[in-house]
Amino acid sequence: MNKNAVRRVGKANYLARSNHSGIDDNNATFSALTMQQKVPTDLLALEPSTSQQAESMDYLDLPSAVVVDGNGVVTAPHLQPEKDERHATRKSTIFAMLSLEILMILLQHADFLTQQKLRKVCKYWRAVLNLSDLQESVWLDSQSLIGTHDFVAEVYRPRQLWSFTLPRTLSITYNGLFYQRKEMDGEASRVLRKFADRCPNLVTLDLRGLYLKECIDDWNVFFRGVPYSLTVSASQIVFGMLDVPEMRNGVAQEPMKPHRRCRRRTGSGPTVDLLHAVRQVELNPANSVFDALRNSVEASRLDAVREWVEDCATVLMKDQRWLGFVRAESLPSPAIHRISSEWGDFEVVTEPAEVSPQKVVNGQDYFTLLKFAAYILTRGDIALPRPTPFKFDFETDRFYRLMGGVSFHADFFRRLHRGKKVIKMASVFLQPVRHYSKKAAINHVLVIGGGLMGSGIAQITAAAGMKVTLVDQSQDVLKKAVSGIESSLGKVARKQFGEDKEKADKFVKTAVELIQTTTDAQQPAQFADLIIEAIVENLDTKKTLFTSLDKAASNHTIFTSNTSSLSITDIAAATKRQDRFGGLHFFSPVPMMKLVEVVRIEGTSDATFDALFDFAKKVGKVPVACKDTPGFIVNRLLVPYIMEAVRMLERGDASAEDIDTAMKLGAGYPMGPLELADFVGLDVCKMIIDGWHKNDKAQPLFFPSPMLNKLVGEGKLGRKSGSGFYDYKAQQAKQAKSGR
Ligand SMILES: C[C@H](O)CC(=O)SCCNC(=O)CCNC(=O)[C@H](O)C(C)(C)COP(=O)(O)OP(=O)(O)OC[C@H]1O[C@@H](n2cnc3c(N)ncnc32)[C@H](O)[C@@H]1OP(=O)(O)O
Ligand SMILES: NC(=O)c1ccc[n+]([C@@H]2O[C@H](COP(=O)([O-])OP(=O)(O)OC[C@H]3O[C@@H](n4cnc5c(N)ncnc54)[C@H](O)[C@@H]3O)[C@@H](O)[C@H]2O)c1
Repeated sequence: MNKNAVRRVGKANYLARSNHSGIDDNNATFSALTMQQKVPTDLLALEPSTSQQAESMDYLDLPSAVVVDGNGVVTAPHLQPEKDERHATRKSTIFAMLSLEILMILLQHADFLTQQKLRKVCKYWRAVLNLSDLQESVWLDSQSLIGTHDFVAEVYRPRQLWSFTLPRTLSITYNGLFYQRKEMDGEASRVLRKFADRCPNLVTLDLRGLYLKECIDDWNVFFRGVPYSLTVSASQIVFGMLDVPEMRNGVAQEPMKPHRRCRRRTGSGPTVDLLHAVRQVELNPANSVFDALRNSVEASRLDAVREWVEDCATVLMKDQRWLGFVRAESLPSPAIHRISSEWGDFEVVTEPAEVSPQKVVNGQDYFTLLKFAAYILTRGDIALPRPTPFKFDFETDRFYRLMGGVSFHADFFRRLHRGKKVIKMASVFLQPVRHYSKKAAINHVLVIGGGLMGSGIAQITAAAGMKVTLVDQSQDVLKKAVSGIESSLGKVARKQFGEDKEKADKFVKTAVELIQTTTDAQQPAQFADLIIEAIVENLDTKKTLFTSLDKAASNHTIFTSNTSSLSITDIAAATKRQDRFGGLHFFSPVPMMKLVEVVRIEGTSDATFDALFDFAKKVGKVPVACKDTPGFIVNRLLVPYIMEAVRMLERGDASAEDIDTAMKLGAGYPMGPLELADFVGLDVCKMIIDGWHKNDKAQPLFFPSPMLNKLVGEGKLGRKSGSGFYDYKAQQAKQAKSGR
């Protein structure tokens, strides 16, 4: 078990994905794992399709992502999330590939399936869907059907569409793996098309596998005006299999631009990754490789494509190698021979490979292509635009990068082992995806400030099963915080488990064990997925803290402040991660108050906002969305109300007790305003009102109160200091004595 590998996931940048080809399954997994250790990744997606493979995943403790396809369901049953607690506890880390089986289930009434099969698949997918929030993004991949032809044969029957919420982003890969099984290919293709037609948020459509006339005819209509990234293979064009007038005309008349909604690529098998890289040069129209590529698409004939290949080969002079182009198993044999005789220099697999659809004709080629991509990307004269956002900015970005940008083949991992130089190149190649940030899987939370709020936030986070590092300036504060958390958890446990002491103790122990404390925020910041700041309510102090955290923390880490009254925008200005910054405003006492205000600033990305919303739910709270306005929702109403009560007391209109009793009994509040002020902390109240007054001097609701100022000046901060509007010393002494 390699803990190191797991830790590194936190610092990661990109996706490593193992290939699930039937051949070399285990090698692929091992290579992926090794790869991950050498070059940390954002997401290690393993696609175990055999039990052995699934077992080998134990080496990683658990990869950051498990992609289980239809085969996995059948052949690696112990990977099923409901059977594997490890997966269940890492719910948010699981990224799943939606196989065509589930597509069928979603799209059609599945009454033709045997009940047993249906139950199995449904159960599995329901678990996966629950775990991974797949409404967010889905990758449909017909490869999942390999080896399950009988099953598929049952599935492919026209049925009514199921109604379900369409995923926010959708990527469809059609790899045509039925090898000339006309009936199935045709049917599968039609179903996919129906699905694509209905999905307004289609991101990528990969139809490299279409080689049957019937299927192609189905899609040709569809090609006109495609608003998403379309991937077809060069060989499909070369052999005149696809009629893609839009593609030719579009490219000829209007060269691809980085900000164009419609992305069209052409390529075959692994070359698609290369072409993604080549697309990066489109800002420089003089680039010969790009021109050649364009020509090849325009001409759509063998010669032009060959020209392009030659051009690539020229670039790769040192290697003296041709680029492999064709995935033998998805081409009819005569086609393979034709390409082989024309271009030579790659192995030909004459027999369709039944179970290794991703096997590249010549394994070397993929590596060559990646090297070429690295070369292109390292050329100084080429700007590297970030992948074009569509309307659905983040999701698209994400998918584009995941699928188009960095989808590794196991061969690549294997070759990476050979030397550092190569790893360096790979990193270069991956540079454009460095800012990629997925909807964050939050497993490790850094809470800064171990006072009233910070300790409460640490408590509920650990109780929800996440790892917490709690930071404060002194060990004494931290010790006090942990003992407070322990006793508070004890109350929760008693409430939850009643007489069952064993379970209650286990609950407390498990949560407490998830909490680590330290006085150094920098080190744990490297591994945190989320940082929640709950230190003193002072803008400069918060900014200083965030500036240093910004340098220490991993790229993907989301920053939040629990500030009561300061502007999140102002705090975030201290960092370079506006898109991964937001407010998480908890209420005191944190374990009991159900609300969290999730505050977004202008730069907050949807992904960050969604992740924060999810996090709030995960810790058992009800999130509400709020703009970055002074006091957000609650405090904008509550603090003026508290201040009015203080002013009432100042004027001598009523006693503190009477004001509180009146508001409890007359307005139904659980605490009166002055009790509440003591509870929140008079220093906190003062800081809030002073800050607002400074920014809006004319607003009478924000006028400071001499009485409040005096109390704070005397160190009477409310409950935490033992006195405020009321005296708590006697009560606290009594509680301490009784051990409560
Ligand atoms: C200024 C900032 O920016 C924003 C703010 O935070 S503003 C402040 C917001 N907070 C408020 O307004 C608090 C108002 N006060 C209240 O709601 C209530 O008085 C209170 C929830 C604090 C206490 O309620 P009260 O009924 O007196 O306490 P108590 O009977 O001890 O416990 C209530 C429940 O919480 C549970 N509980 C007690 N301690 C607990 C703990 N540490 N953790 C979890 N649950 C706990 C109890 O078991 C009980 O549960 P039950 O009702 O299911 O039996
Ligand atoms: N008290 C409330 O009811 C309440 C409610 C919601 C939000 N808030 C906000 O939460 C934040 C914390 O409030 P609190 O009531 O928990 O305050 P608190 O005084 O109880 O705790 C603050 C803690 O932060 C620590 N600290 C200060 N500077 C630090 C630094 N640079 N690094 C590490 N630790 C540091 C202090 O030692 C202290 O233990 C404030 O921004 C406050 O406005 C408070």
